[in-house]
Amino acid sequence: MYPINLLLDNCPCLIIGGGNVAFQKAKGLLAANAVVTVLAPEICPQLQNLVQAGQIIWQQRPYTPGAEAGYTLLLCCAGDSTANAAAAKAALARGQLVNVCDKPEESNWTTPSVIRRGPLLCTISTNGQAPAFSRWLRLHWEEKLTPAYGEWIERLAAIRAEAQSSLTSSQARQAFWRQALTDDIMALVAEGDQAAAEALLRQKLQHFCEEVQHENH
Ligand SMILES: C[C@@]1(CC(=O)O)C2=NC(=C\c3[nH]c(c(CCC(=O)O)c3CC(=O)O)Cc3[nH]c(c(CC(=O)O)c3CCC(=O)O)/C=C3\N/C(=C\2)[C@@H](CCC(=O)O)[C@]3(C)CC(=O)O)/[C@H]1CCC(=O)O
Ligand SMILES: NC(=O)c1ccc[n+]([C@@H]2O[C@H](COP(=O)([O-])OP(=O)(O)OC[C@H]3O[C@@H](n4cnc5c(N)ncnc54)[C@H](O)[C@@H]3O)[C@@H](O)[C@H]2O)c1
Repeated sequence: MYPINLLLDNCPCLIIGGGNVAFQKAKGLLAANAVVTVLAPEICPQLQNLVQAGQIIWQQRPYTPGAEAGYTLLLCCAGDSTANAAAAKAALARGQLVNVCDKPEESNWTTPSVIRRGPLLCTISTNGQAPAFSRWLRLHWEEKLTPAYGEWIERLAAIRAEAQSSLTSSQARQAFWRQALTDDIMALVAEGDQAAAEALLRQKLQHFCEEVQHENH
């Protein structure tokens, strides 16, 4: 396995099958801003709600060869394993990204457990061997990863942009961040005082820049 973060904004993605497994996969793809089409003769009530809300497209028919053409990514979760296998084989031959929900060996990617906090994305996988443990680890880490991290990342990105203009070498920027982002700052974030954490970090940046300037003279 090799982890990558796919940027699927506006990419056409096809889910074959319309049961509960398909619904879980549709939610994950919508969270990544993909354009989701479900291909199945029947779909579950939760998917019907998404169709009515205009969030997904439904092609009301069984899989036929060629239906996979034009999609960036394919998820095969039909109740019919022959249809799943045929779609996967055809899509792999076209070089598409393919997952068969109960056949990792027929896929070129698998679905991890996911935790999102704004731009933060944490994923857990067991190479298909123990999904129940992926779920347990997700629940375990969800408690530790406070929702505040989403906003904190936005604040860090702004300070990072400032550090990029005030510290000219990448070595200096790396040295700054490695000594600046410390447990005391993260404790303030955990306590809910992001403003104090940000102020402390800015103070450290200012001192660091002064030291660098001093060394250069
Ligand atoms: C992470 C998660 C995300 C998601 O589903 O989106 C996910 N499975 C989850 C839960 C879960 N799945 C199953 C159980 C019952 C316990 C058990 O049977 O073991 C539980 C636990 C529960 O639900 O409590 C049954 C199951 N799962 C697979 C098979 C087929 C097989 O193993 O062959 C069967 C047997 C079906 C049957 O018996 O009919 C296969 C896969 N499941 C994967 C992902 C991929 C590998 C992930 C990894 O590497 O860990 C892969 C390969 C599919 C893929 O790549 O899409 C989600 C946790 C979400 C969360 O965080 O809460
Ligand atoms: N990955 C996992 O975590 C996991 C967990 C449980 C089950 N599964 C497997 O995933 C599959 C789907 O599970 P489910 O609970 O969503 O099933 P389900 O029975 O609720 O839904 C099956 C769906 O497939 C559609 N379908 C049937 N034949 C089709 C065809 N030829 N073309 C297109 N669509 C077709 C049906 O209309 C229905 O919408 C099953 O094979 C199941 O064994 C995987």
